[in-house]
Amino acid sequence: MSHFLKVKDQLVAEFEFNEFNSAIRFVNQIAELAEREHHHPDIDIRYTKVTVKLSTHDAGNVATEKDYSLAEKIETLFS
Ligand SMILES: C[C@H](O)[C@H](O)[C@H]1CNC2=NC(N)=NC(=O)C2=N1
Repeated sequence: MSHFLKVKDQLVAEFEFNEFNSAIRFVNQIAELAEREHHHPDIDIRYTKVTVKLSTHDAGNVATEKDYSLAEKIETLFS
């Protein structure tokens, strides 16, 4: 079960944590993944809530196969 939903042209997910440090660790893992994949999400951190938005800028900010693939991998980092 994925947290990601298609909102307009983007894949958007909210991840909730028990504490700020866990949210930051998760974001750092996403950052490493993004560098490996050469694909970079928009990330918003609000205390224990992390919002991840995926779209392909080079394709005009729409969700492409790269975004669906990254969404799956981000999901495995959370579980
Ligand atoms: C050259 C480089 O791979 C591209 O500019 C990448 C980098 N990361 C990227 N990330 C996202 N989300 N969309 C892109 O189009 C994109 N382009």
